[in-house]
Amino acid sequence: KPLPHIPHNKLQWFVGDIPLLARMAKEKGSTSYAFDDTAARLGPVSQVVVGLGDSWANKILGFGQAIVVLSDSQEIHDVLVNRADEFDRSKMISALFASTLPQGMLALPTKEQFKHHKRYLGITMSNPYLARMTPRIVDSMQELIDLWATSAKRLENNGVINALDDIRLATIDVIASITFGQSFYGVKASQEHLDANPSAGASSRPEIPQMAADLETLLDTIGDGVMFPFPSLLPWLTRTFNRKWLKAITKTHANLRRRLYTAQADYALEGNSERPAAHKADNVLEMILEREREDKEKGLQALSEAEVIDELMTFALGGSETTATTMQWSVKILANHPAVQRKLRAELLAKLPSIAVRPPTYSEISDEVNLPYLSAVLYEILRCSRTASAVARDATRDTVLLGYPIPKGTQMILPIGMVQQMESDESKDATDGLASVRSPSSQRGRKTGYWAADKVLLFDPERWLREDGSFNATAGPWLPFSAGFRGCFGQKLALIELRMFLSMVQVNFFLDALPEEFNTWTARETVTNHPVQCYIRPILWDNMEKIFG
Ligand code: HEM
Repeated sequence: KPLPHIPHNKLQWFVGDIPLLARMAKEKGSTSYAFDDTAARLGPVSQVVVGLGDSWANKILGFGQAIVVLSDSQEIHDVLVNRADEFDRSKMISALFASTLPQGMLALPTKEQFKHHKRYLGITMSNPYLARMTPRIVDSMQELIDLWATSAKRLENNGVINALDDIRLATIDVIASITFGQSFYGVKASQEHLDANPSAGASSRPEIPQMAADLETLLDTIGDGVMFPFPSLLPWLTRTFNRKWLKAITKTHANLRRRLYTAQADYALEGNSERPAAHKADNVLEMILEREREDKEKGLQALSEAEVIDELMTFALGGSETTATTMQWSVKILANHPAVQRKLRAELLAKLPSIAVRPPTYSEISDEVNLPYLSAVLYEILRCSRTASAVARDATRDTVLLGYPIPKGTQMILPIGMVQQMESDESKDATDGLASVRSPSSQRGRKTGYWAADKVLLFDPERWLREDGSFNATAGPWLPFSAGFRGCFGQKLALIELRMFLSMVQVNFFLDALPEEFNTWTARETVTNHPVQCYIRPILWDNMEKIFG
């Protein structure tokens, strides 16, 4: 049974839209396309009915639900930013993360505990803190560049390097370095492996470090739960029956606890007198310990050990896979756009000449005014790569969306990947026509322009540039990090990592076109929507000039 008044597909008895979800999973690698497909046909507010939907039988059996899809970017922004009290983080999302990090931000509803954690950790996304972390990002990126330079020398004619794990390990190294003050040295291990085996091929790598394999198991388990029909049972089912997950979480917890106890012991040994204030701490763990001391002195409540462990886990899981997925898409996309690579490199060398001799600093790399094309390329990669295809919210009370009644408890999907990739000026008249049914806060106006319909599906960084060449961040809908109080906590860190990655890769290498069989676009959606293949053919620019003149 669908929710009354809201457009829906022709439903199949007992299972509703499950066949559509299954077809999209099979054909496109993700059930999330069922929401995009429904929205594209039925308009800005529609619904996907899973199982028994909104029926009384479902209230007894608990098999399925009617999920409302909101696909108008202006209203999505309004729901996320201005109507957060009416639409909270979905219980389904909390259930996905509840077994692995029950007291981490990703799983917590927007109540006092969540706000306390966000205040506690907020310093880690401040400009001074990110500036101090930038050399750590640079170190890991440099290790990746060195690894690819060594591998490139071993490339045979038409040979390729499998970059999937290299990129994943680099992002895990970065996040470990920022969180604990020490990298996992996953990329360095690969370099040592190549150095020790001069006859090994360009893609030859040692076994993935155990910590990285365990993190992957945890992420896969979270991803496998998406669209599970009984989300509230997920944490219990995972803890009781998933042996692989149990092993991975036990080992990861032991590792995090060991790092926590070592940091606590070092901290106690060093004494308190000379300690830096929390905002000057050298890594997230040290910052937490420093905050703890300050809060205890003020008689405020510190985080418990379980809460600290879960937030360290939040950084490790939330901060690595998302960024790695975006980097993987970026090298694939750039290899298919040689002119973009040349223009990006030219901008970097002209506007940041020091980049030829040393990596950029935080203020240099984050300067959107000085580096408009880098910003445009990055925004366009994030627009096209659909790293997070959708976010979910639950209505906390009976309310109205674009004139449609939404009962309390309804789950809503906001397909951010689809709207930023597809909403064009063709829908402008229809969008303008919604003015009278928009919420009072939304009626204050649209925050972005529209994409031109004939180019909306293309990869085209120029769309982000004004006529005078300056960067325009509001040229069209763009929501890869979601928005509002529950939007991505790590957005600033992710953007710095990505800007550094793109710059360092592009200044060092030209990413050559790939043979067809290594240039496929199949994706698989777990927690993020990641490419199944990620190969590269990096050519050092010096060699490029020798080869192509
Ligand atoms: C390209 C990289 C990234 C993308 C595309 C991305 C995207 C997202 C999205 C779409 C959400 C959901 C927000 C919502 O429900 O409205 C989210 C949440 C979150 N992200 Fe990211 N993210 C990225 C990198 C990071 C990094 C580096 C961290 C580092 C700590 C991070 C930490 C988090 C956390 C803690 C949340 C939960 C926030 C909350 O519950 O309020 N993310 N991210």
